[in-house]
Amino acid sequence: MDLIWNPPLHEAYKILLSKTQNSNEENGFDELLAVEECEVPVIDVSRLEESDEVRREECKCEIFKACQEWGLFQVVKHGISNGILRGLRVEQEKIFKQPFEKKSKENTFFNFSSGSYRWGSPNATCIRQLSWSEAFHIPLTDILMPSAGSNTFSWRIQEFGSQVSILAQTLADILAHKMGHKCSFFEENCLASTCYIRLNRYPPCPFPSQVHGLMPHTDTAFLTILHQDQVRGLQMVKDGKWISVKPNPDALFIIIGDLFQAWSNGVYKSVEHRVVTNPKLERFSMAYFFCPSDDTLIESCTEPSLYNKFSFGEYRQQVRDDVHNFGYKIGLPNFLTRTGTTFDAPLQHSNV
Ligand SMILES: C=C1C[C@]23C[C@@]1(O)CC[C@H]2[C@@]12CC[C@H](O)[C@@](C)(C(=O)O1)[C@H]2[C@@H]3C(=O)O
Ligand SMILES: O=C(O)CCC(=O)C(=O)O
Ligand SMILES: [Fe+2]
Repeated sequence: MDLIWNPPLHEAYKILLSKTQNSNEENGFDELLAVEECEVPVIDVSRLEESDEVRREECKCEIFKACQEWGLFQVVKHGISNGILRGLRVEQEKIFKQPFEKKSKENTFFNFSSGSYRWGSPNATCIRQLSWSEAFHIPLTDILMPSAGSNTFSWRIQEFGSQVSILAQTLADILAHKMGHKCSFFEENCLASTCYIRLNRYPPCPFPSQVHGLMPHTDTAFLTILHQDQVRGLQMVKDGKWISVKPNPDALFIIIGDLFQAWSNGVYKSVEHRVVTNPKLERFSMAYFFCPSDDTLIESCTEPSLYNKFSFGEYRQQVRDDVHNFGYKIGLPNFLTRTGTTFDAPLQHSNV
């Protein structure tokens, strides 16, 4: 029996799950859990504040290298206090543990815009496209508006948002400089009002080897700053193989997204990742997506370009259309130029 706060995932996935169990078609899915664990690069970003230029440069080089070779790494001594992270985590749990009926009712929950509360994969066509999770995907404008009210949750999320946005700007500027660009692009285009915070909850799942917590995807933004609790679940593709990312609640995980891969002309890797479920434990994570405004034009900073230019709005619309039509996001491969199509580097993996 589902608890009243859980979304009706069993009910929604009944048909797809029974098809699979009867046909035995997806038994090879055990590979979801039998994945080697690995510690992704750990970068101490407090060095960026030091007066010693050599130490600052050493840190920047590590960031540059991690974005090219991994696309996912962790930063420690990031300056965001445990109090802020723990405080938001407590509020996060409280809002998820409201009745499902209340969470899914439009426009009543903290005045979030419609569509902020999401659960499962409404457009899934096969078991691999299922996600055993629920999320609040919140435009920061919803939180910054006076109508957001002054409750502990809004207050905590504002605190988190304002601190991580400084880290996001700093990292983005370093990555731009490393590509030879001393520009104010990020400062001008990625504003507090254009970014998003996503709160994720993964309820325990009775079929952990069959169903994803969050299906394989790349993030859309320039970069994501992720905080996850101590429960394992995040996995990423490294050298063509899935590996499990060791959790570290003291760290923030940085994930390079599609916009940085396009902007850097394939130098920075928008890494494919997924979340697997746990049969007993629930898991929480929170992500800050560093995004520009919808009219911002994304073009490669070097030639010949692997990708056609696009506005962020166009890109997001394409993602929405693909998810609606196919059940999964295609992402950057939709925007490859002729040069990009013949480019022999590992580009995006398909979700299915
Ligand atoms: C069904 C999907 C929605 C999503 C793209 C995906 O194929 C799988 C993950 C989802 C996600 C998670 C991170 C970001 O919030 C997001 C915008 C993204 O790039 O991948 C969403 C996509 C979405 O909500 O449209
Ligand atoms: O929960 C996690 O660890 C990852 C979440 C994620 O990939 C996302 O929200 O885009
Ligand atoms: Fe993600």
